[in-house]
Amino acid sequence: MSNTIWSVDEHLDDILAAVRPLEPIDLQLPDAQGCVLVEDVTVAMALPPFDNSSMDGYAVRVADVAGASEEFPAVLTVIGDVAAGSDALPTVGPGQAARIMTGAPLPPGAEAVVPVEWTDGGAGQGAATTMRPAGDAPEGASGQVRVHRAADARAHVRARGSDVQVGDLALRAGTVLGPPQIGLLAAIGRGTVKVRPRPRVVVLSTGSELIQPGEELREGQIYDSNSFALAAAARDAGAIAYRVGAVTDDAAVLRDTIEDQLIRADLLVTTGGVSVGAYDVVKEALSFSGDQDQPGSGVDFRKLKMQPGKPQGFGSIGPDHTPLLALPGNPVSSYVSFELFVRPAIRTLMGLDDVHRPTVRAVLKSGKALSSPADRRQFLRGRHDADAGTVSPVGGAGSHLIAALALADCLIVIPEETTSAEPDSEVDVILLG
Ligand SMILES: Nc1nc2c(c(=O)[nH]1)N[C@H]1C(S)=C(S)[C@@H](COP(=O)(O)OP(=O)(O)OC[C@H]3O[C@@H](n4cnc5c(N)ncnc54)[C@H](O)[C@@H]3O)O[C@H]1N2
Ligand code: MOO
Repeated sequence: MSNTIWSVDEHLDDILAAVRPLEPIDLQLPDAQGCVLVEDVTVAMALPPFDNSSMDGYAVRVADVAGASEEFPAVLTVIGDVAAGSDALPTVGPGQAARIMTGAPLPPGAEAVVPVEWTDGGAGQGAATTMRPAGDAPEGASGQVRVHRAADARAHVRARGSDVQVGDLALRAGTVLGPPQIGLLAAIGRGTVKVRPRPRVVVLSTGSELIQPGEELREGQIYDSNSFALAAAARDAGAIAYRVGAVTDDAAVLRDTIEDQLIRADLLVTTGGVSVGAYDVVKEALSFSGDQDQPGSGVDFRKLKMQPGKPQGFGSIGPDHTPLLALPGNPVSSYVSFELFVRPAIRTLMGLDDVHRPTVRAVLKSGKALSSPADRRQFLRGRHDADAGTVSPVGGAGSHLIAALALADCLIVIPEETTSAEPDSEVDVILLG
């Protein structure tokens, strides 16, 4: 690690300059959720594909129901049922009606649909409120129906192409596929789409003191929480996350483990082992991992003007130059580092435009001034009140305070030049969503 101290922005710029969006692939629709579309999708079929009824009722000819009223109903002969999905359609002639269901194709000859509530439903009594089920009352598909109201041409008919027409642009390249977009693709019959895939992110924690939750702790041991938090954060950012449980503080074991993981990684994230201790093996294992013939490969370890999160590593590893971010081990440091550096990297790999968390200004509500180290950008945990436009600190600045982090919904940013943030002053707040 050199003695140069880098700014948060320089480090982030270096990361984002090195990370490229993943190559697009064809994915099945359910797997494409949250991904960025890389093709313009044009519509190969009209929606709706055919004229169809928007109501359960009777398909009629306009002239047959002209002037109809409850007192003087139009009496029509029911020639059959048209259910959604029907393909053999009866032709509706003068004086005839076909019973029709919502979504069913408008049969030839018919010009409008009258809802069942405008008729006697074929029962010969007053206005119907519902159709009788075809199974219980098959006679409903025949006999007579009394229509109590007139209908204009095309009433309750959803026209072919009234949603989209053949050749229309359904979705533009660059669209992020959320549920409605997935729905549209399915509606126009697309089973697969070309998108940038979710990055596969392997999260490794390091430290001989770490035990998996659920197991028994011995003296001096703690539970590995970082790999769980970071894998969850990676998933939350849009990645497919693989969590590798704690690797012991042995540089050779760590190198082997990382090399084994390369096969399934678009991005590697380690936590712990990056400071100046005698057992800080990530640095030891990765500092000299660059291929001499490959410019830009290898992992660079730096100190940043940042608290928490001062020691950081970034570079690439393996034959495919897989990007690797080495985060510090303190739980809050690793999480804050993830938010600032790994999340934007994941979102860049996904090809998203918007890679950063939203930042807002808020008035600091605190019983006392908050002290912050000189020449460090400090990220304190806070709770943001959007209605009041205020933010309050949660817990102290210590990078081991996991419980306070779990209560926070934002990070309060105290700039490098500020050593004391006064109550009621305005601060930047990163919303964690
Ligand atoms: N002499 C110095 N000591 C330290 C410096 C320094 O500049 N000079 N920097 C401090 C800062 S700042 C940080 S941050 C930490 C970073 O240390 P490492 O990245 O080497 O992390 P470790 O030493 O492995 O662990 C630190 C701390 O976090 C706990 N930890 C680690 N991994 C996990 C995990 N997966 N789950 C839960 N907790 C974890 C670990 O037990 C330690 O308590 O270095 C400072 N020291
Ligand atoms: O700068 Mo280290 O990340 O607290 O605590």
